[in-house]
Amino acid sequence: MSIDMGAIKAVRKEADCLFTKAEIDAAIKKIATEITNDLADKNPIVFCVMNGGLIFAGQLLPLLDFPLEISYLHATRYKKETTGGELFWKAKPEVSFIDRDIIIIDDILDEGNTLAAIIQYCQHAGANAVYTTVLLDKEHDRKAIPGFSANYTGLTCPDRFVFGFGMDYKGYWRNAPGIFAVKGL
Ligand SMILES: O=P(O)(O)OC[C@H]1O[C@H](OP(=O)(O)OP(=O)(O)O)[C@H](O)[C@@H]1O
Ligand SMILES: Nc1nc2[nH]cnc2c(=O)[nH]1
Repeated sequence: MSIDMGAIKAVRKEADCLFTKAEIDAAIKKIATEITNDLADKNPIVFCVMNGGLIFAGQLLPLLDFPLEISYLHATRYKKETTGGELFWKAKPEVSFIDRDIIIIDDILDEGNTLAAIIQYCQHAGANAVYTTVLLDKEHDRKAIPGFSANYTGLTCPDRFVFGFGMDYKGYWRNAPGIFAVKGL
């Protein structure tokens, strides 16, 4: 399938900026302070949820100046679409969870199916405790579990399809230096 790069560029040009890089940086600093206050003595394993969590994790982790281990997992529900489907594990974690405290880093909590499934996976694998942090929580009443939220949330956004700072539009614009909403979505 050929990609219409003109359309991809137009999406970036026409998008509404919801959060600037400065606003995102401030939100990440706040999360880092909260996590440090709460979890610095827990010797956690910190998992980046690929691909979306990559940029947030890359900015958050150097602000967590305490002993921790880093790993990743890859679960996807959206592939290159703008609506979610079945959760598909592209890479399950290979480290032992037994009696460990786990921190999951992801970019966005939308309906919450992805994060809920990851938490359940960690608990079944023997984790002592599972903590979650997301850069963005989308406001709507379609959460998989009513009232579900991450332990540490950076920003909340309206019910629109967003990209940038790790989040993609059809596989593109994860690198966009802010959080943007697609025009009309
Ligand atoms: O709360 P939910 O409705 O479950 O959606 C949130 C998930 O959707 C995105 O992942 P996606 O499946 O697009 O994979 P990606 O990280 O590779 O973009 C995002 O990174 C979250 O993991
Ligand atoms: N890129 C992106 N991924 C998502 N996954 C769930 N919601 C979204 C969204 O609004 N944007």
